[in-house]
Amino acid sequence: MSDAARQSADSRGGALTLDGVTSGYGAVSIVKGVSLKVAPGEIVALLGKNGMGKTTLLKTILGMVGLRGGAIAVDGVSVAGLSPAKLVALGVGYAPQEQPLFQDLSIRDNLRLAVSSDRLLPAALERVFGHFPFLADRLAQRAGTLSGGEQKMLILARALMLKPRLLLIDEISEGLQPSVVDRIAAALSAERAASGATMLIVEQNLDFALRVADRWAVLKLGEIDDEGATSPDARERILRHLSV
Ligand SMILES: Nc1ncnc2c1ncn2[C@@H]1O[C@H](COP(=O)(O)OP(=O)(O)OP(=O)(O)O)[C@@H](O)[C@H]1O
Repeated sequence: MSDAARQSADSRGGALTLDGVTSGYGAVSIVKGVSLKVAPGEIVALLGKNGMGKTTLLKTILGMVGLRGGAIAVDGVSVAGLSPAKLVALGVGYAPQEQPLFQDLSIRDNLRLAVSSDRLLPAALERVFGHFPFLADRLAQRAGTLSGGEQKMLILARALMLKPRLLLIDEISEGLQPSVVDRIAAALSAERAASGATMLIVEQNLDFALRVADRWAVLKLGEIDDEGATSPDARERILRHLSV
């Protein structure tokens, strides 16, 4: 394979395959036999009411919650038991829901933590400034002094620093005003168009999910209750699941 071909193959999205995934905490299983495929370059929204196991499923893919049964593969390679460094090497990125920023560090230092060497920093910063230009003007500002919406954009920017081939995003739109949700939706669509990244996005905001995703799945009590394409009839069908 030529260098150019390899570079283009490397920049394509990774395929995520979940096969009968079961996981949980202590004596309790939370995720119960979930099977789901996300094709290279596809964006799938994982929906569901509070406490149904969406975050637990993402954390299981990342190895932060132990796999109790089933299999998880990225591009056919099992990720069970892989270290965070190996996951990063496979191109897996993560934008977590809970307190993921170092509040006392500057924007620059929060972003710098995403790269293994300062040599990679300028190009990675340029990439994310393309999505969120305000970050370029505020590099010295402490992350903790950013607004809620700006912090969410910084979280996503940090996950995008390494040009992930598979991006897992946990409720990025939570608590945000519509204009910020629009900016984040635009950034995800632009990233996918530019790099072909695959994305699994956990969401409560149905409008955002349907705008960004190609397909959706509803998780109910740890199982996939329904799934489909983001076709015009999807909204009503999903709302029926979320209201009962
Ligand atoms: N570390 C933990 N120890 C024990 N139980 C946990 C732990 N983390 C989550 N749980 C429980 O697992 C269940 C599923 O939680 P999870 O965060 O995966 O749901 P979710 O669908 O992402 O919900 P939300 O939309 O509210 O974020 C909940 O009952 C939660 O209390």
